[in-house]
Amino acid sequence: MSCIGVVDTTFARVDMGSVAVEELKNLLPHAVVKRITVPGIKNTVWGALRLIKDGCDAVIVLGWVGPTQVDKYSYLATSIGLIQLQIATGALVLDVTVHEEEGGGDEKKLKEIAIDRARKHAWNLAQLLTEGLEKYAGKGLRQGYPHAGEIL
Ligand SMILES: Cc1nc2c(=O)[nH]c(=O)nc-2n(C[C@H](O)[C@H](O)[C@H](O)CO)c1C
Repeated sequence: MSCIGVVDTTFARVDMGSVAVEELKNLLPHAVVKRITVPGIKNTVWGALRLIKDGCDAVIVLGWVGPTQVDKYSYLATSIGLIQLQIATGALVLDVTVHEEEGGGDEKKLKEIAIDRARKHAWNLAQLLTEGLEKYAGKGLRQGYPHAGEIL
């Protein structure tokens, strides 16, 4: 039975971890889903490594990136860490982020973006681990927003 990891943060302003866990359990009812919540984005590399060492083949990391320059640098450092983690372990790490300014100041819209992104990337992860995504190639799929669609 495969193990899928979910890492999220207390820094996030929307509980994306619960959305991803629920979606993964629905899509992959036979998989074990393990979750670790860490304080902030830079701690997610440790969380993902722990889940991989604990037997997970793939991990979805749900990060919330604040609006300031130091937040963006924190994300860049994290993202490089998550790429290195994939190279070092061979496990798939899906690096999913919501940037606080995406809502344009509208918190309701920001929450909708975060929930949609977490749910659709959980679907991406489930699909990657089962049938693959080949039949969706070039379809303009978007996470957090409506799909853009293929240009015909
Ligand atoms: C500046 C900063 N920005 C973010 C952010 O945008 N998103 C986030 O999730 N966490 C942030 N943090 C917290 C760090 O990632 C980390 O939790 C602390 O530095 C403790 O190691 C920090 C310190």
